[in-house]
Amino acid sequence: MAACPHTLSSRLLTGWVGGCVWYLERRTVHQSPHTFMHILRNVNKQWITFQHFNFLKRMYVTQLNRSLSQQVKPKPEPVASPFLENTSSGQAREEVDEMRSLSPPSLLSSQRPNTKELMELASVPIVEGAVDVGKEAKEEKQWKEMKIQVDDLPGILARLSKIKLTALVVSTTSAGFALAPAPFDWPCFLLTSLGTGLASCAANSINQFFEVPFDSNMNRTKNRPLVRGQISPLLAVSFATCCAVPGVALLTWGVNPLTGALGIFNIFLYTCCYTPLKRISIANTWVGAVVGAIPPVMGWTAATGSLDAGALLLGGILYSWQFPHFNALSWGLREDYSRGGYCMMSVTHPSLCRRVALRHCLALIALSTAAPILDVTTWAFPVISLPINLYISYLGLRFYVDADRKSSRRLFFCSLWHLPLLLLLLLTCKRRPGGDLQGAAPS
Ligand code: HEM
Ligand SMILES: CC(C)=CCC/C(C)=C/CC/C(C)=C/COP(=O)(O)OP(=O)(O)O
Repeated sequence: MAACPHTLSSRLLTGWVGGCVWYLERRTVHQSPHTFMHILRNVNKQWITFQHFNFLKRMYVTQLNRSLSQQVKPKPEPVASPFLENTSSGQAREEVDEMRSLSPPSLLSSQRPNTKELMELASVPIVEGAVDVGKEAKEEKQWKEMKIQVDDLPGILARLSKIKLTALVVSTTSAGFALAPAPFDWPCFLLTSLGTGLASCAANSINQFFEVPFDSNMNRTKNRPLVRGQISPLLAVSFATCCAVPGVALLTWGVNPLTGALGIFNIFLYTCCYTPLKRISIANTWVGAVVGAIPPVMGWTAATGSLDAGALLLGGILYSWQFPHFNALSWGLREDYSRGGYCMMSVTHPSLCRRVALRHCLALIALSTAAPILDVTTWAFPVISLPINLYISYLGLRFYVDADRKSSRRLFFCSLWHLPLLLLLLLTCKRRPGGDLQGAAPS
């Protein structure tokens, strides 16, 4: 029966190794018989077969990798991305290549054993298990899976869910619930907040699952759990499913079907519309602003069961707030976003980016003034909210005029406290159900 190519090649390789040993023996025979006898005695004791040589090579690589990973203490920031791992394995590959060049010196053509001798050597039976390989060494040969430390899992899942963003999203939902003209129902409030938070965690996890190849190219996102391989895609998607299903179920059956429908629609809008659109058109920011505007509307519908003018006003405030928030942020990330291959206004339409941010800062003043007109708040609200709305508009103007890193960062960080404060003022000036004023100036 013809030998399979694998057997043939391993026999030839064995023959080649045997040939080298043969060459060494011949050379030492002529040079120093005593040394030769010593080597011969040793060589006989540990006849190095092809397997042993190969096993030693693998052991060496494993040891090398282990020593490499032991030497490199992962820093919290920045941590090697898979590409760096490839480089280190590339280094390992270099070492192996070098190690391969340490194999017995190449034979001079004149002394190379002739084919007959190689075939004779090839016929030497390969002794399986010539070396006693301990259990531990056997395990060394297996590739090691990246094991998640259970204590790290909460932090990893928090980063996967963009927990700070989710926290502010849930606070806008709570504000919508509290602002709605309906009696405050605590169980319903808690179910709405929990359901929205779970839906947001699911949406952000799926968003990161889709964006791994692009996030790995951006400094801001290259240390995310999926990019760093801290968590498997399967676990990330399973986590997203375990958040989405109970989240939407809580909103639909624990609160009302309208709120549940808004929740699942928002997950779809964020993961299947906004996320792919980021790489296609600058319109992604307008779609993303709708995604961010829906959570407070969900809070309102959870409390009232209906979608009315007040809900749309609140959604409008969140919609406008996101333009200074994101356009300012993205200004400082233009190189990063272009490296990631995203279509962002700050990269392709810089003047539009600044203009839209300023326009929506001013829109916040208009929307705040509309609140008492739509009976959402008292007339105290547009007055007491004017200072913070004027301040964010001033920063928006600075960003429009200066168009530099400093003005963009000031506007972004202002947006992070402006929204919670504006929501607080909305609550303090809420108009009570039945029309009587709460927090109104004394008549
Ligand atoms: C068009 C919509 C939005 C876009 C494009 C956007 C984009 C971003 C980006 C890129 C960051 C930086 C995250 C990072 O450092 O990796 C960020 C931070 C943040 N965003 Fe937004 N965002 C939007 C809407 C919202 C909404 C609706 C909220 C909450 C209501 C929000 C809350 C936050 C918070 C709290 C941070 C700071 C916390 C953090 O650094 O993760 N954002 N946003
Ligand atoms: C109920 C429910 C589903 C709520 C979802 C609310 C939510 C996740 C809003 C985020 C809005 C948004 C566009 C964020 C930026 O994402 P990005 O992908 O541009 O951010 P990145 O670049 O940091 O990944």
